[in-house]
Amino acid sequence: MVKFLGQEEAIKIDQELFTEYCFSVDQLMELAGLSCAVSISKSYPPSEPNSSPLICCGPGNNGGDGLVCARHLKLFGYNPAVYYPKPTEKPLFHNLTTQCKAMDIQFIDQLPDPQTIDAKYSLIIDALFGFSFRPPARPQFAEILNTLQKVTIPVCSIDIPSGWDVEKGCPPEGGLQPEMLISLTAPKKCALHFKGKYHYLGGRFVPPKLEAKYELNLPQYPGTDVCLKLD
Ligand SMILES: NC(=O)C1=CN([C@@H]2O[C@H](COP(=O)(O)OP(=O)(O)OC[C@H]3O[C@@H](n4cnc5c(N)ncnc54)[C@H](O)[C@@H]3O)[C@@H](O)[C@H]2O)[C@H](O)CC1
Ligand SMILES: [K+]
Repeated sequence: MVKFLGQEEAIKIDQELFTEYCFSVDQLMELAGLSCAVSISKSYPPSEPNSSPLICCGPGNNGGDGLVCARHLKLFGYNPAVYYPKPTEKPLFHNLTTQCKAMDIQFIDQLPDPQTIDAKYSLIIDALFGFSFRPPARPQFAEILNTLQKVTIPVCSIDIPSGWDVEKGCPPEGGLQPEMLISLTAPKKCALHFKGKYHYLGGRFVPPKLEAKYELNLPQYPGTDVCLKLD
């Protein structure tokens, strides 16, 4: 069975990709975001009427995956919008934002109320927090998570359902219950508590020696696919 990673181990593997293997964040984020867009297109095809996902992006690299995903979804024929309440100053994030805006992806300044979200959008893509998150969410994001918990359209979480403890899962007081989860590199322990319909693995960039060192036991991706549906 594929290994479910603890928080420290996920961070360590990430660091090793950058230090030992000399990947840049841009490279891995592009592959991660592309695999998310492809996974989403398999579960929620763009031909479905009103294919307007709202991508909610957080302040770290999980948010960056969301911006990359938004750009690819636009190329796949969706009409995505982005909510990015705490944009990061770094050039990478500035560039990703510019690319999205240059492709006429709408950025919204305010998160609408749950009823309006349900009426305007077909899917929430949760790119708020990934494996570096430590609960509880600080007030600005606690409010955003609270709104997203009340929507009835499906939620697709990138890497971690935001607000969840990376290892223990949904907080006891309640949290997002995504219909879809896309685990990147390898699933984290919280994914054992995922009860939604679609669990995908993406981020097909792990060098075999690194996979062996951490005994990730990754399933075989079919052919040249960038993502894989887990059982
Ligand atoms: N190796 C890979 O698999 C890759 C994964 N990628 C994606 O990167 C995220 C992890 O990114 P990181 O920047 O380390 O952290 P997060 O996005 O999870 O969030 C950090 C961000 O959040 C703030 N924060 C933390 N806790 C809280 C809190 N309780 N309340 C509010 N804010 C909080 C913190 O201050 C930071 O600003 C991984 O999951 C993947 O999605 C890469 O794209 C490629 C390589
Ligand atoms: K997330």
